[in-house]
Amino acid sequence: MSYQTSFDLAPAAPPSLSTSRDAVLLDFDGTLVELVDRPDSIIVDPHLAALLQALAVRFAGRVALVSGRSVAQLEQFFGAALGGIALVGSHGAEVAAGGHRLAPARPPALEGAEQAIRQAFAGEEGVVVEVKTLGVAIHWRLAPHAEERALALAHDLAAASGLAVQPGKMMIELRTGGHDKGSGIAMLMAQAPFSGSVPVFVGDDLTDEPGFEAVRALGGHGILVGAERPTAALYRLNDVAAVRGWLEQAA
Ligand SMILES: O=P(O)(O)OC[C@H]1O[C@H](O[C@H]2O[C@H](CO)[C@@H](O)[C@H](O)[C@H]2O)[C@H](O)[C@@H](O)[C@@H]1O
Repeated sequence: MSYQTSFDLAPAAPPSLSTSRDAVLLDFDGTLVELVDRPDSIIVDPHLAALLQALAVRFAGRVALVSGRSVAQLEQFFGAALGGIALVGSHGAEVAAGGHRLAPARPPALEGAEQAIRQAFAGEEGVVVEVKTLGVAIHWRLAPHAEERALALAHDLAAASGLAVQPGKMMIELRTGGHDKGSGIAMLMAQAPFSGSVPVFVGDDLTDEPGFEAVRALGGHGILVGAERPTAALYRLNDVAAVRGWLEQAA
């Protein structure tokens, strides 16, 4: 992929957001909230909820979460705090914005994949199976020794089922194919109130790279969260605290 070159490191701090020009697109895990041991242990603190609400007002509704989580998971974590925030979920497959909802059907192959994963890791402490609307993920953050087997199993199941493989941080997911965060962002940016604005996307993970490429193609830029690495993002922030501080300047 084009971003995987040693010339594309993203060292610079990002410029300030423009409330009249920009759309603010935000990844969730590792960008707005710290990574934790279990996927269901995330807590959306009141400061984050208030920050997003303030941004939604300041940017006249041009604020979105763009996540590998499903829309249902995001709604569960945030509750009422998502009012006025658009959602791109399931790595770009789902879009919930302006009262419209794109929600593809769950492929039956995911049931078989989940069963095979549960069987393979039955009784193994620390391996977490996350069942999502359009995917099923194996997490080994609490069981690092399981990484190799999890990767091999996911690739075998993908080859047998036609599901796509999505690598992540200490996890791998089997998911629906034919979409990514870039295609989800392109769909979102085609509709009001996002169309005509300049997309700025902040994210930390491999699933965010197609999003960084998409915003570049749309005249905007990406901001990588974390240590320097080859990326399609033009700028970088160190961690979740730096992201929140930078967003607060615009809220
Ligand atoms: O696109 P995102 O919003 O960043 O979601 C990417 C994946 O995030 C979650 O996994 C990651 O966060 C977990 C909780 O901190 C952590 O335990 C795990 O190791 C990380 O990979 C989520 O569970 C996945 O479904 C998302 O696809």
